[in-house]
Amino acid sequence: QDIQVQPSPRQVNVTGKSMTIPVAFRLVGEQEANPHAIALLKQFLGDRLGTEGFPLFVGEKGDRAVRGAKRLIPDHPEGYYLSITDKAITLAGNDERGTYYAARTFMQLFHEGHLPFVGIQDYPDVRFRGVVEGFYGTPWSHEARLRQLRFYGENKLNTYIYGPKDDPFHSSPNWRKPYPAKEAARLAELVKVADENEVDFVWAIHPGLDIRWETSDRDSLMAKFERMYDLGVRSFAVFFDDISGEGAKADRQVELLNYIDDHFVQVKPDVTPLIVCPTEYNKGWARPESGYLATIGEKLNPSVEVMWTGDRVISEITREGVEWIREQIKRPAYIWWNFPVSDYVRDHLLLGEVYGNGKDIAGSISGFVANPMEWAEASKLAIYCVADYTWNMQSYDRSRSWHRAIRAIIPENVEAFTVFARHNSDLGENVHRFRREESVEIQPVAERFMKRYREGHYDERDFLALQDEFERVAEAADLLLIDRENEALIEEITPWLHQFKILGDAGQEALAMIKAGERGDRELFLRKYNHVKALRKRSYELERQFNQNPYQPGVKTGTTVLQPLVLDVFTEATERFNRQNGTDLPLLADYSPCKLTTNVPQLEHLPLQVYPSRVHLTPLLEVVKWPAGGYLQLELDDAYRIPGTRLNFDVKGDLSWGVMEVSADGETWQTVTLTRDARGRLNGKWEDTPVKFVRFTNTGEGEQQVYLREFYVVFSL
Ligand SMILES: CC(=O)N[C@@H]1[C@@H](O)[C@H](O)C(CO)=C[C@H]1N
Repeated sequence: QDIQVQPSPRQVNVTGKSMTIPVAFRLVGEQEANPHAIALLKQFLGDRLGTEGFPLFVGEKGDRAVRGAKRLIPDHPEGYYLSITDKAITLAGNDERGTYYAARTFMQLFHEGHLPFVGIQDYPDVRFRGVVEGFYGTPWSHEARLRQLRFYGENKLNTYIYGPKDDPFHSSPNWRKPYPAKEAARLAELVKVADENEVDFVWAIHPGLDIRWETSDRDSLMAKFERMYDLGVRSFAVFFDDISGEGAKADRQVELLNYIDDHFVQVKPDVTPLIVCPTEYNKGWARPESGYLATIGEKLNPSVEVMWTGDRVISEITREGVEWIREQIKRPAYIWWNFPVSDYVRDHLLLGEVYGNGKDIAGSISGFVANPMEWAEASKLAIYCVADYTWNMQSYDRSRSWHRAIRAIIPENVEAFTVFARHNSDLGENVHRFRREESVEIQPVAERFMKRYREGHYDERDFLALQDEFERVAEAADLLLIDRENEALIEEITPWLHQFKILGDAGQEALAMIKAGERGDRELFLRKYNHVKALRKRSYELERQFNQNPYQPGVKTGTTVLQPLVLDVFTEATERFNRQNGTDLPLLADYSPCKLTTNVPQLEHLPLQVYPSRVHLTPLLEVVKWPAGGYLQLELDDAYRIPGTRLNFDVKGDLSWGVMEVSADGETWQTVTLTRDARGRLNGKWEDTPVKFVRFTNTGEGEQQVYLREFYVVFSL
């Protein structure tokens, strides 16, 4: 049978034969082999283990138990040789982690009471593989992290970087302070569980927001690392991302990093290479004239790993891109891949396939860690695929990996979760313009159907296919809502499941409007029409109830194909009904009374959060470089008074370089007086005359670096 091992092994020789699983196994090599591998095998084999029984040889290259296999063990870090014959089983690692991985593979070969006779030689493409918990938003819970570490052990991921932006002891203001006892104990437990699963627990610090380049802060950072070392941490990182001002200076950063390397990492016997996330962490921000990357390349100790998110903040990783950065930093880059992170599209779940990264980059990078969603269990889909991709790039198959991931995560509801994940994978419009495929199978049917429906002659088979899909959507939502097998996952996605159920129902009812209209059954049409409007209203209410946050509040599902299809069908069917019956049934309100125009590059595609009397700009997580003369302008759909407007750039200095103005015609402008409140936010209003335009301009001489924390306008007739 075809050997199903995750991640896909490099070299597998099967004889086609197998044996029934021995009733007893005799472990040979226990004294010398990696104790975590032994513990894993003991736990897995349980009472099958005894002093008699089928021989199971376990050990690292050079251990007596596996000396016969010496030549067969791949000479690569974390490599292993595994063989099962009718005489014996051998699990031989090139190093301790390799033995552990051999045990993990062995456990996956048990299949329906049989063990296949097989010879496997395997090792990973990428040295450091795993996850960086590096997102903005609610950090993962302790339990979620424990589950993650065990998941990494199962999937041969060897790195977890702890760096949640909103942990005040990782970043400001408390990066200098030790963790309180309770958090410290939890971190110590995470380190222990990470060890058991052969995962390096990397503790990251994010000091750049307020670091002072003096020995006092250097000593504070060293002291904090010592405290983390006492908790068991043996891997460390320093993040300088998303900062501006003093903290962003390359030569200062390099001086500090080399000091840490020389006086901490290199002097302690068991600490892995230091990792840094630079301030210029993507090509879109790299400015050769700044000399930032050149400084890193030339002056940073070669033993320090340098992270990189690719050509842009959120981007696919290409061979060309990693070769470019390798030139700049004079070492292979350690990739920080910003997927499936969703902290800039918080109302979406990103459950789609992992694709778009080159399969030819293994030789040019030293590491590849994925930045996940704040939804830990839901992130496992992508993490599973990243494990497959980084272990064996050439054989990576995006669809096969994705389907296996679903089977691994929710084996009792594979079909339902597959339907759900298919329609919850794109991000929608977002400031980074990063998009993913969604509803791929049904999209051509939906497009063809709408086109022909509008032309007056759709194909009944398309109609039935769409109806079937919406039924599956509704069924999947209900099946998953009562799933008890992976409760942590269902708890995370429940708001989206409710939204998904509404979508399934609304799709079926909108299609039913078409049939009722064709049959001239006014009463039935009106029933279906009212039902869809009621479902729409329930959807809005759900948006206001769940997942409230200051960035992208609410719960979006099927936004790229299915939601637009429901709206299109409803609109077309209602317009026909109105024409045939001389009625004036209203359509669904789906307007956007506001338009953003700007010449600030980073704000060009900023989505707006539009409410009946307010419009919010989506806050940006990154530093915004606001050039002199840069402006941001909102154009309302009508002339309104402005009872309130607020902006918060989170800058320490005053805002004398900026001015806020309003206009009725876009020609003549009046300045709005802004007053700073206790929290540094600038508030204004304009109630004298109705206006259509509101804009903010950098009228100063130079570029300003700000955070777009908040910018909204309240308007009223
Ligand atoms: C290096 C890096 O990607 N830093 C941050 C990251 O923390 C954040 O999650 C995201 C994703 O929104 C992007 C960056 N601003």
